[in-house]
Amino acid sequence: MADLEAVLADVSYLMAMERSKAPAAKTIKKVTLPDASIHNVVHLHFQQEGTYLFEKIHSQRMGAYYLRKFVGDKCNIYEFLRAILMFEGIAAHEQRKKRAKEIYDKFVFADRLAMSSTMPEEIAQMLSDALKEGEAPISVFSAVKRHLYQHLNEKYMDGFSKSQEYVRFCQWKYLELLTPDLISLQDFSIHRIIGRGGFGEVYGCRKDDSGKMLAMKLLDKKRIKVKKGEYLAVNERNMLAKVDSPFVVNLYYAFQTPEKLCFILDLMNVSIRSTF
Ligand SMILES: Nc1ncnc2c1ncn2[C@@H]1O[C@H](COP(=O)(O)OP(=O)(O)OP(=O)(O)O)[C@@H](O)[C@H]1O
Repeated sequence: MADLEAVLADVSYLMAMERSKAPAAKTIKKVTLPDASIHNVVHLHFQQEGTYLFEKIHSQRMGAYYLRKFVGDKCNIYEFLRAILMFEGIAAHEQRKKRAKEIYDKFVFADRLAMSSTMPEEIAQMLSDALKEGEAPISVFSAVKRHLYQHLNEKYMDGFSKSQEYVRFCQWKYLELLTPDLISLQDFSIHRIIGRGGFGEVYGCRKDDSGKMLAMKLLDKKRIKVKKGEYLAVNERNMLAKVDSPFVVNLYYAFQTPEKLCFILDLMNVSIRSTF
């Protein structure tokens, strides 16, 4: 009986894979953005919440995207901040030590030598002392980061509030505020299990509106709690959201149910997975 169920699951999975290739299945649901004037309402909302700050907007994926577009690639302070944010995602201690030193040399040391640093000397000195001790905890750049955020706030947030990038960000934000559960399990047909990990299972699934086959990784909240894996789970989500590489699966959605954390990822086939 169990064999029969496994065969049926395989057949339905293969049929779904086939259907997803058919052009008819690719009827993508269109999202209609609200009128651009809505940005006044969203801006008021941020002001009332006290969240119209570089740090708060940048911590949202869309916010980071539009702020980056607005600031451009030539701002050294922003480049410094981004290097720190990437550094904070490095789990291996030795690798963090090496990267912290590189960041210090590139963004702090040269400016200090040339006496052209805008960073208060006590913050730069604290950082230099911490790195000399050979320690590079994730928090080693905390004070620097606060200083950079303040600087970026003063330099850009006024201009950003009047930009096209901000208008577009507010249109997306409005949609998000209006429909907090923009995506849920109901949007997918779940097929067979394709793998098991430490905190849960990975399924092949099909997004109903587009017909695209994807992988659904479901992490069990109870198992995460028992194994004290909260940090790992959040880190995995944040890292996957940041990484943009042909060698790492894309994270399309991350949401939760009362029992599960759910990641929707590129579906890798076995031959590709075993190549790396
Ligand atoms: N995107 C994917 N496409 C296809 N199969 C996948 C995908 N992600 C994971 N799998 C399969 O599921 C198995 C478990 O994956 P998972 O990422 O959960 O492993 P893990 O990192 O060991 O687990 P955990 O993150 O829960 O500790 C993998 O070995 C692989 O066979």
